[in-house]
Amino acid sequence: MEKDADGFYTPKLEASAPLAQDESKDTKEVEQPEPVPSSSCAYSRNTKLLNDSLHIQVTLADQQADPNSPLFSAKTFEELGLHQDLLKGLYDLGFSKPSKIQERALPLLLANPPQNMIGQSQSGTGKTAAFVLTMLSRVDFSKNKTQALCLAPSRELARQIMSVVVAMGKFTPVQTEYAIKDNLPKGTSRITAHIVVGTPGTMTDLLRRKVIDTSEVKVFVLDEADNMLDQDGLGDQTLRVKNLIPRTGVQIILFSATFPNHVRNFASKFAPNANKIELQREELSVEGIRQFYMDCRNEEHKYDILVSLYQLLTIGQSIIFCQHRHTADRISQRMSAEGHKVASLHGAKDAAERDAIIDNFREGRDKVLITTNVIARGIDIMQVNMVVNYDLPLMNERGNQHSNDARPDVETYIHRIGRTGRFGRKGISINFVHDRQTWSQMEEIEKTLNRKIIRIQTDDLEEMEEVRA
Ligand SMILES: Nc1ncnc2c1ncn2[C@@H]1O[C@H](COP(=O)(O)OP(=O)(O)OP(=O)(O)O)[C@@H](O)[C@H]1O
Repeated sequence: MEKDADGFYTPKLEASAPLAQDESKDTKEVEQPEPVPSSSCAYSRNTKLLNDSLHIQVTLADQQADPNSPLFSAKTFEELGLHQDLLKGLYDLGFSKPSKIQERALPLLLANPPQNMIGQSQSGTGKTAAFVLTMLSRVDFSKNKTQALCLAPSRELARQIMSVVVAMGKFTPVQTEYAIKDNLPKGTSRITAHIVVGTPGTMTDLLRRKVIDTSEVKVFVLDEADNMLDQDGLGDQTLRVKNLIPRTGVQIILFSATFPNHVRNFASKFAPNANKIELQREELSVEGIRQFYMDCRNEEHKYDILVSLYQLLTIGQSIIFCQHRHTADRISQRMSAEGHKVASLHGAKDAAERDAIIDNFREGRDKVLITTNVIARGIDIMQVNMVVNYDLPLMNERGNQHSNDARPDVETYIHRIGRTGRFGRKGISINFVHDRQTWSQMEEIEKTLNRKIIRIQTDDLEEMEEVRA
């Protein structure tokens, strides 16, 4: 079988595959409904997720589908027909009602015959539960065969997704396995777990060596799908995984807070005839995250300002993003030497060390994490109430900050600041700018997102404390 220009094997076959639907699309602008009063503390605290007047554009692959059907938008988890064991898992986690993306996506994800999905919703709005519930609902627990694969861009995110699978599946007999580096015992020759979660390199390796039998795989999820499909990123590896699983009968589910134009077409081809839930670009940044900047004099001044912010950084938890690993190491070493307790995490550390660092931070033992884009996406730690862009994110990871054509990476900016303000909570983000170029990069971010980034004085800690309050 020939691969086409994008590396796909069977576009024609896919058109007649069980998951294929009518080619014609029916696009509906859906005004979000009023919230249903809830007695649950966990949920009523977060009614803003239902309240705000975002327009989510839902595009149905099947024009015959009736958007007025009660299943088109489920107000309760019970309405979705979820198995009792999954409902128990949800309640055990304190989830009493679906969030907006869950109420829109789950009816489409759980419908039969299964249909592909490309789903977009802001950071921290509950996309994980949508695809985890789909995987858990589609697995036949009586078969000891792998039936769902889920890929994420980092081991940290894969581990977090797995913790959601295990928690939501607590009352089911689900068996799970990781496909992440240095995790499987040496010599493992067979994986039969129902759900395998991992990163694309290790997953490819396990599939190629036939450690995972794919014959019964019926769900394939990409979290942070735009990143997973980006040709400058993990696109090739992800495509290799797709080419190693059955070509028909697999429900392909792509989720992210961002889908930049240059990956949208590829995504539509990767998940043909998908139902789509999309946001406008101006709606991407979460209201609850207040965005600030500090005008630093130069690189060295950035460091001084960071140190002077330490008190503030440790009220709650903070993540400091740098463009390069060596910057993260350098500032964490300097701060540690000066008596501040900070941790640093990036992709050059070995697997066990990375796991220990993120676990310490997740459990609140460390309050300040200095890192790179490796954890810009997906990481969900409720106590993070401040994000600092020590360096603004730039288009090319290897991009030289001082080159004249370095463009800001707006998508990564959205994901980075989205590590705070999760599920209706409040958070703040602070960008450090220190010269004309970083200033204009920040301006471009402002313009793209149509959101004002407000200045705070670098020498006024009182003002900072007010901002934080
Ligand atoms: N229905 C719900 N009720 C209560 N809490 C929920 C519900 N859905 C999700 N949450 C909580 O909201 C938080 C954010 O969810 P999640 O990590 O899935 O967001 P996300 O949309 O995937 O974000 P990102 O784009 O940053 O990956 C999690 O802590 C999750 O437990």
